[in-house]
Amino acid sequence: DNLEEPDLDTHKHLMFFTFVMLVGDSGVGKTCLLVRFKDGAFLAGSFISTVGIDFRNKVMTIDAVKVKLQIWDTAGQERFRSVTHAYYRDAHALLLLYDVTNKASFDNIRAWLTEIHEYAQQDVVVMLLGNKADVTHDRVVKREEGEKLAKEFGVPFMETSAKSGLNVELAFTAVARELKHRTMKEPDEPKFQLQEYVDKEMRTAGCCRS
Ligand SMILES: Nc1nc2c(ncn2[C@@H]2O[C@H](COP(=O)(O)OP(=O)(O)OP(=O)(O)O)[C@@H](O)[C@H]2O)c(=O)[nH]1
Repeated sequence: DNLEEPDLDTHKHLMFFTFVMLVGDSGVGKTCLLVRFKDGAFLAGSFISTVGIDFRNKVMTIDAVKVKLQIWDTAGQERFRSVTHAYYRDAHALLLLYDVTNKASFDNIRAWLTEIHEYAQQDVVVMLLGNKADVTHDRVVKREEGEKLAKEFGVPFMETSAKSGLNVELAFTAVARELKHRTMKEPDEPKFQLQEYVDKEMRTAGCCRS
């Protein structure tokens, strides 16, 4: 008897281990985004910069399949760059953040994408996130600018807020879905379209926005 054979009818015994890495300039909100996703809370108070790298686990269930995300929160500060470089190679997905109230963090996205290209696996899933979307009057980067940059590089894009929780769960779910599809795609199943998925989910959530 073949006891090693996985139960392909239900998939319920399977669990995928995936590595997701958060990258972007110091202060864009990587730690806050992760804490919001993991604990459902906003880390208020003074800003404590990440030293080197930190990680947290979360298990999500996607279409009855358990996907375990190990999420690496990297330090945005330049002096830790060599530490984070070592982790790129093993990452399955990267959430690349900028801060909509900080133009420099947006302008640096090109440099981050170059770095990703240099150090990460070729088929890594990359998603661009414009964080701190809850801030209104200090905003300096328009949503359209984020969209345009993401289109130029062919990566999906969304605005998020670790403070209000906007799209935080969706960002991680979308990435987990993409990784699950890649591993378990049925032969006749169409390719998962990450941007289409998030656009549809956002339309459903905000029923009355255009
Ligand atoms: N208004 C608002 N503030 C945020 C949001 N996310 C983070 N912040 C604030 O931004 C500051 C930096 O957040 P962190 O999550 O520590 O930033 P980081 O990207 O992890 O920074 P490094 O560890 O240095 O790379 C903190 O003061 C947070 O309170 C958000 O969505 N909205």
